[in-house]
Amino acid sequence: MPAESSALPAESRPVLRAEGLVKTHQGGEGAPAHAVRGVDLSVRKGEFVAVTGPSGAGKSTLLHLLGGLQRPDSGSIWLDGECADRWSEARWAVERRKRIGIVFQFFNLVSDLSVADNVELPALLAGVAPKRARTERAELLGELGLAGKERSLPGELSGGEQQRVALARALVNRPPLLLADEPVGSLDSKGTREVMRLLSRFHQRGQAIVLVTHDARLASAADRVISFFDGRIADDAELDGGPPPRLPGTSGVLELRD
Ligand SMILES: Nc1ncnc2c1ncn2[C@@H]1O[C@H](COP(=O)(O)OP(=O)(O)OP(=O)(O)O)[C@@H](O)[C@H]1O
Repeated sequence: MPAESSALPAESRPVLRAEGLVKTHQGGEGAPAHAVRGVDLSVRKGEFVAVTGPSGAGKSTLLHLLGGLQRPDSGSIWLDGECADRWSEARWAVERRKRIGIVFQFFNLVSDLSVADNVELPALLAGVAPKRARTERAELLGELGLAGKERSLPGELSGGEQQRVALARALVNRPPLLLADEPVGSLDSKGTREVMRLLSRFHQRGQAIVLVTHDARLASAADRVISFFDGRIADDAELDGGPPPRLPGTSGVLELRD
């Protein structure tokens, strides 16, 4: 069993720690893809980390490993000091509901469930009483500007609205960590700004976020930017809270900070 970090006091324990993560995809006919080639990473409570890099660099694979959606070939993951190496799929599913919210590029909402049911589902699966799940859902949808859309089906909403529902679903159990894989990749610029503002707002309230994006401009909303290249961390830089970078070819900036 790898060394425990739970010996640290709870307040200084990272919300997520990974050590020596390696993952090779055995593609059908092609050569194996060495997607993640040895990654050490620690995310502090409340920290907003962006992971950027070119297509195929291994960003999504890394996020899937961190959320237990794929298993590493080697390496270890700790959530709040607890080693996940020996967790079964079922245990990962239970722990994800409590500890990790996940949003993807294409929302992954259940198309024949209403907005309200989509958001309440993870709370009910986590054993939250129906009344409390309804209250949490109502609060989050109100906060995300979706009050009045409870009875709608996902297909009746805009892309930005669907992504906000996906965010509400990811956050309904108030997990300490949100993993977001290109959450604005399919949105127009208005939807992108909406979702990024919400991420910034949740971050300001203490939510740790790991945001995968190939867009360096979006990464400027984070505290820290990891550049991922060829399955490895090529650079890991704290941002100092300065202004976000200018959009190339314009005089303006993309204003993601509230
Ligand atoms: N399920 C899979 N089976 C086989 N190969 C895979 C699988 N998933 C990813 N790969 C390969 O692993 C490598 C890393 O892919 P990954 O999706 O993690 O990169 P990425 O940085 O997220 O790319 P993008 O920005 O295009 O989404 C690529 O070579 C990809 O083709």
